[in-house]
Formats: sequence, C-alpha cells, structure tokens
Amino acid sequence: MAEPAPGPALPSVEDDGHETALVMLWLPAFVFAHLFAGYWLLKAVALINPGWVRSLRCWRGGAGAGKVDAPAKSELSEESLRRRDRAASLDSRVLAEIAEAAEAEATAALSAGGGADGAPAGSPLARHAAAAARLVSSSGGGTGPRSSQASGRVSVVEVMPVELEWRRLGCSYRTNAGTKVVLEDVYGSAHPGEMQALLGPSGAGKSTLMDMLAQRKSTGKLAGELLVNGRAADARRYVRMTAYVPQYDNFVPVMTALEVMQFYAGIILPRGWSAARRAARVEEVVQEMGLAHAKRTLVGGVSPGGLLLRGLSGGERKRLSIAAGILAAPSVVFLDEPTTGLDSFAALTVMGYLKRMARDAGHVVIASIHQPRSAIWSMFDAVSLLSCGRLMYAGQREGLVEWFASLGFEYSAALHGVQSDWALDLVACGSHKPARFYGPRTITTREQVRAASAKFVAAWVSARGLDKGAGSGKKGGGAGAGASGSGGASGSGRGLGSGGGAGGGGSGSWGGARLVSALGGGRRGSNTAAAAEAGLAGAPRRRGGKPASSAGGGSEGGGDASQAQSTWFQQYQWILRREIIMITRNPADVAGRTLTFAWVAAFAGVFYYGLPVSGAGPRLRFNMLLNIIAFYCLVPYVSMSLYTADKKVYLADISAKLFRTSAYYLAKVTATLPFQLISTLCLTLIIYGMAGLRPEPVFIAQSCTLSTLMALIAVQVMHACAVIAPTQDMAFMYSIAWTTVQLLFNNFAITFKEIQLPWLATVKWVSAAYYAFEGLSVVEFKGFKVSCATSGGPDPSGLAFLRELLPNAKLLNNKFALKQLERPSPDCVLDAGPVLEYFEFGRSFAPSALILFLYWGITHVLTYVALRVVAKKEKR
Ligand SMILES: Nc1ncnc2c1ncn2[C@@H]1O[C@H](COP(=O)(O)OP(=O)(O)OP(=O)(O)O)[C@@H](O)[C@H]1O
Repeated sequence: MAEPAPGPALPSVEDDGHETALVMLWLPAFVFAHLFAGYWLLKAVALINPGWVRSLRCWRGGAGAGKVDAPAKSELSEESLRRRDRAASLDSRVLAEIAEAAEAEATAALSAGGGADGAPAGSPLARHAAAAARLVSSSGGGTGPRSSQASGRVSVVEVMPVELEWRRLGCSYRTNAGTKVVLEDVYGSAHPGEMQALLGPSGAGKSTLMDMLAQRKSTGKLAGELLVNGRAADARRYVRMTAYVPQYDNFVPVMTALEVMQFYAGIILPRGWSAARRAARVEEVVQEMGLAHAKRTLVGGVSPGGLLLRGLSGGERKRLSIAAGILAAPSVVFLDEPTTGLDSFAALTVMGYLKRMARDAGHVVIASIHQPRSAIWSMFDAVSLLSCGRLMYAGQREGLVEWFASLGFEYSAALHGVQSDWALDLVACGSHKPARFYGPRTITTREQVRAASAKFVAAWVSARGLDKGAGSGKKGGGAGAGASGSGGASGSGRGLGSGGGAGGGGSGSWGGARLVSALGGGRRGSNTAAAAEAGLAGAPRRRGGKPASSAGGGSEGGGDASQAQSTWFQQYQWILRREIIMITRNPADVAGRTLTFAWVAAFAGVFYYGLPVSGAGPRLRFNMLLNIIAFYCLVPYVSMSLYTADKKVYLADISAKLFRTSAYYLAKVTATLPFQLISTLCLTLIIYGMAGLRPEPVFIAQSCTLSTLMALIAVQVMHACAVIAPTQDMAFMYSIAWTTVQLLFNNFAITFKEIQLPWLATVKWVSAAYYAFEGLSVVEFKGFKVSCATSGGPDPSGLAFLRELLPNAKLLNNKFALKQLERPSPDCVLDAGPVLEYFEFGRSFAPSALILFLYWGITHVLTYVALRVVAKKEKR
C-alpha cells in the first residue's frame, strides 16, 4: 500500500491553524451544549420548585426585598402542611357548605327528629346523612335533573340527557379450568341527573359491568343489550357521549392542571369552537370542580426518569380526572372507584362534586365503589348490587333495605351500621358469618346468592313487562320487588320499574324521542348552533338553545359522527404542545440527554485527542469512528424509561379514543427531532474536533450527516423496542439484540470475508453500523494522505511508520521492501485509500447517507405500525 507520491500539504496536528480550526469546532459545541441544557434545566427547576426562584429573587434583592408571602416549606410542620393542603383542596364555596353542614349535624344530634336511612335520630349515621345532604345542596332540593341555569350559573354548554337501560348482561371467559362466568343476567337502568353506585364484594363483577356499560370491553364472551333512550346503542357514538374516568389517571406529571385541561379541550371539544369558547369551557369546568386555586399547580407524581414531583393532592388530582372527563359535557360519566386512595375527607369532597355535577347538569354518573362511608352512601340516588357476578339489587338507594326485608334479611342500624356495609356483608358468600355480627339471617352460600338474585331479576323483569315480550314500554313508577315504595318516596317518581320504556323505541321513555332526534342531527336551527357544529351524539350544546325537535325526523344513525372530533391538524397541534412540555420540563430528557452526550463526547475526545497524521493515524481513526458509532448505539439506552413511559401515556389516550395515532406520531417526531439533532450534533462536533479528523468543511458536514443518521436510527430502534416489547425489561433485551448486531457486523474487528459461516455474513445488511462505518471511513480516508515521515521518535524512517500502521504485517520481514522504505524522502506521502480497499469500503457519501436515511425511515414505519398494533391489542 505504500505509494510514495508528491501530494498536497499535509494536515498536521502540530500545525497551529489546523489545531485552532478543530478547537473552534469542539469548544463552541461543548459550551453550547451546556448553555442549551442549562437553559432547559433552569426552566424545569423553576417550574418544579418555585421556592428556589423566590429565594433567588430574595437574595438578589437583599434581605426583605423579595417579600415571601407563605412560609418556606421547610419552616412548616408536617401537620400545618397537611392542613394547608387540605384547605387548598377545597374552594371557599365547599368550605362554607361543610361548615354549614357541620352546624346542621350538631342541631340534628340535639333534635328528636327522625334520622336518614332509618337510622336513629342523633346517631352518627343520621348526622352524616344530614351533612352529606347539606354538602350537595347548593340550590334547593330535589333529585331530578336540573340545569346549571337553575342554580344561577350560565353554562357554555348543556348536557344532552340520556336514559340508559341494560338487559341480560353477561360475560364469561374461557380458562384452563373451563368456562368462567363472571357476570350473568344483569339488568339495570340509569337516568339523567342520577348518581348510581355499583356495589359488590371484591370480584363481584363491578369493573366488568362498568366496562360493558361503557362499551369499552373487548375481552371475554359478552352477552346482553344496552339501550340508549330505548334504542340499541351505536358503539361509536355511544363512546363519544360517555366519559370514562379510570381509577388511576395517566396525566403528564410536568404539566399544570390548566395545561392538562387545555390539552383535553383542544382535543375533545368540537372542531369549530373558537379559542375563546374553549377557554371559557375550561374555566367553567375548573370552577365547577373547585380547581381554580390549583390551575397553575403541576399535576406532580413520578416523572419518567424517576424524579418525584410535588403537585396536586390526591383529591385535586381525582377532580382533575373528572374535570377532563366532563369537558365535552358527556351524558354519562363512568368512574372506576373514584375514592380509592383518597382520605375520607377528600373522598367526601370528590363525591360531593360528582353529586352536584350530576344533579345540576343532568349527567348520569355511575361509579363503582368500595365501602362508601355513610355520608357518601347517602349521596347516591340509585345502586346496583352484585355478588359473584349476579345481580342482587338494582334501583333506588332507599329501596335496598325494603327489598332485602321482603326476602327476610332485616337491617338493623345498631348492629350493621351503614346500609352499604350491611348490604356488602349480606351478599358476600363463602365464609362463616357469626350471628352476633351479621344478624340471625344472612347469605352464606353461592346457592343462596343465586336464589336471591333470581328473585330480584324475576321481579325486575316482571315490573318492566319484559317477561311479556319487548316493546310494552311500561312507563312511570312501575312497582315490583319492594322497591317501588322507595322510588316514590324519593320524590323523583323513579321506582324500580320506572324510566326508559323497555324496548319501546323511545315511545314510552323519558325524553327519548327528543334526544334520539337531537342525536341524529335533526333540524339544525341557529339556536342549536353548538350541537350542529358538533354534529355528534352527546355533543355540548350551547346554553339557551332549544332542543332539536323530533320533527327533524333524524334517527340515531343519521348524524355525521366524525365531525365531533377535532381535526387531524388540531390533534397534531395539541399533542405537539404537550410533547414539547413533556420533554423540555423533564430534566431527565432534553437537558439530561444533551449533557450526557456532551460529556460522553468530551471523555472520548480526551481519549483520542489530536490523533496523529502518521502511520498510526488510520488505525486509530478507524478505531475512533467505530467507537463513535458504538456510542450512538449505546447512549439512547439512558432514555429507555422515557420511551416506555411514553407508551403508557399513548395507550391510555388511544384507548380513550382521544386522537389518531398518525397525529400523535407525527407530533412526537416533530417535537423530539430538533432536540435529538442538537444533542447528536454536539456529540459529533466535540469528538470530531477533539480527535482532529479532517478539518475541511465538506468532510465535517458529511461526517455530521452520517453520524446524525446513525444516532437517529439508534434512538428510533430503542423507541420501536419500547413499543413492541410488553415490558421495559423485554425492551432492553430486544435493543441489546440489535446493538449486538451493530457491534459485531461492522467489518472492522472481523471483516465479513473472514466470517467462517458465509450465510452469517448476510446479517450485515441489517447492520446500520456497517453502512455508517463504511460511509464515515470513506469520508475520512478517501484521498487522505498520510506522511511517511511524521512518526517522529527515535526511528523517523518509513519503517517506523509501517510498524505503526501494520504491526503484524509480514512485509516487515521482507528484506527487499525494507530496503526500499528505509530512507523515504522528506516529501513522501502515502495514500490511505488502499486501507479502504482492504475493508472493501467503496460506497461514497451520498449512497451511504441515502441507505441510512431509508433505514431510519423503516424504523419509523416499524414504530408507527407497532403503535397501531399495540393500541388494537389493548384490551380490557
Ligand atoms: N380475563 C379474565 N379471565 C378470567 N377471569 C377474569 C378475567 N378478568 C376478570 N376476571 C374475573 O372476573 C371476576 C370479576 O372481576 P371484576 O374485576 O369485574 O370484579 P370487581 O368486582 O371489579 O372486583 P374488585 O372490586 O376487586 O376490583 C373476578 O373473579 C376476576 O377474577
């Protein structure tokens, strides 16, 4: 390969100009990386820990200059912190009501009047019931649906009232032990303005029932029918007229409560709404849910990367979930155990808000709940009680005791305490129940559960005329099964058999014809502008608009449901905004990654600092180029937790059908790409400059392009693995498999022609490292001249040069060659090109860059397809 030839002036590390140019490459990149990361880090810290900023201002302004209103966190005792949080979790209106309720409690305790729920006057139960009643009565009594206008507020939207009825619901799974029936023959109904509890012992089937009612269940063998205003529910529309508030939310910890609401408003409110109207609706719901004081507070929690952020209290967070759920004024709101994880006071507050929301705006609220305390229990209008997948009772809350009394199971307030506790104890089977705790008669076996359930179902079916065939549409306070009296007693006129006409196509149902017409998009007069804009089932309707008349003749199937969603571009914009917030406010993301890249590059740069342009040059340069590629393959591992956290957020959103995957994916790429480019470029420039690779701008640009593409591929592969793999550990395994291929199949440590099994060499085609290494090597070595005489040291001859370049070469034993090379002339240069020939590297920059670009594109397609597949597989 030695080919003495006259050539251009050689670059040399000793050359001042060259060295300066390279320093000018890496030093600014290093400084920029720190300024850039520092900027985002400070912004994140200022948001996460405003106390620091306040202290900084104080310090800058001198003692006393920056008056701090609240005592610093450290100055507060645990108890005062707790009290402060508790006070902050309630708006003044609720506090006033609670104070009033407490006063009423005291009065009730002294008075001789009758207690609620049949509890003795003055008992804790009666006092709690009174307190709860006061808590939710902001504007007079009554349990029927009422508009928020009635309570003196003018709302931006109005809820479309919806009547639900479900019949013969069943669910079973195939298991190794045979078919497991988890729900059988479950009936029920729910009415506008009603808050209904799904109650039952653990494993009774509450979640299964709620998932079925919310039409979000896709596993198991499902049976039965769900009627919306007397008609079979259209799944697509139904999902849009309902909201499902899961037990655990999936909010981004670094977003404020207001930003969360704005995001949901941007996505789920109708596309035609102006920004001002959206903002008004957000403000309205924030006020409704008592979150006004917490608008600028971070949601908080554990951010991806493990940082624990202080934010909203448990109760506020739950209310934020509910607020996000009701933004689009859904007709039905399902809540999976809304009080789980809350202390009893926060639980009472949340349920108080829900109750008021149902009653004032006319939502149907259905919540599964475990052991509600008495005050919460008394807020429910209706209850469905399950045991072992069987329906034990469904109807007005007040009718529960009466129904079980008719079966011979007596309730005693003194012995059993809260009715809900008694009911749960009564229907729980499979264990011994001593009479001194449970009373003389109780249910202990599955057979007894089945018998009691069969009696209730028979009573329900008969009360609704379902046993005489569908379509009879029994209307009004249908009696039956001992619950009728309580239905009447509630003043709502809804007993066990009341409400929606059974299969009557709306003819006998409450408001059914009117609603069906409105859903179908009937007549779109100017006074129903919002509904027309939305054009969807259950879309928010402008307050004051008359309901669309049935004369419009529309049917439930006639509307253009797709108009209900925000446009693809709106979704893109809002997701983009959220993504930028997510990555810039998470110190482990943009700032952390940029700093990691900069320091990895600096460390490697010190290691390879000022590579010689002598015989050892090519070997060391190859080595360094391969190491750069290895860094690119390894560094994205630090972000694996971010990718898996992203997947969780995506799955939660997509299962709620919030947006399209394509909008999400493009927004994500748009948000992350600039930051990825910046950190990668910093890494490349720092290492390139410190090592002293070819200083000409064209080579720098080409090297940066190839390196960046390689880095983007590595990042994208990690992302794809995080999406494809079911767990983070598996994601690591998949990524390691890919990285291993990159590290082995690059043609350097072992060339492809040296691989003993020829078929194995074909793996090189999937090695991005191979394409990148070839491209970078060609850029570095093609036309690169190495001085024969620059090796220095005690032996400045070409022999020393050769020994550096080819330490194991047999050539060095050849006397003839040695003689020729012993005394190279001072202007002797060697072309490094033949080194490329040895590795069979010939592909020039452009095709290498193109291949890497396509590779990158394929990884994106793979990630996108994987996202769609996992979304489909997300079953409940
Ligand atoms: N995929 C499944 N395969 C088999 N059984 C299942 C499956 N999903 C749920 N189950 C069973 O269905 C029954 C009802 O479960 P579900 O979660 O609805 O009860 P739950 O009343 O909500 O219980 P909890 O109050 O403990 O959450 C349980 O016995 C559960 O083990």
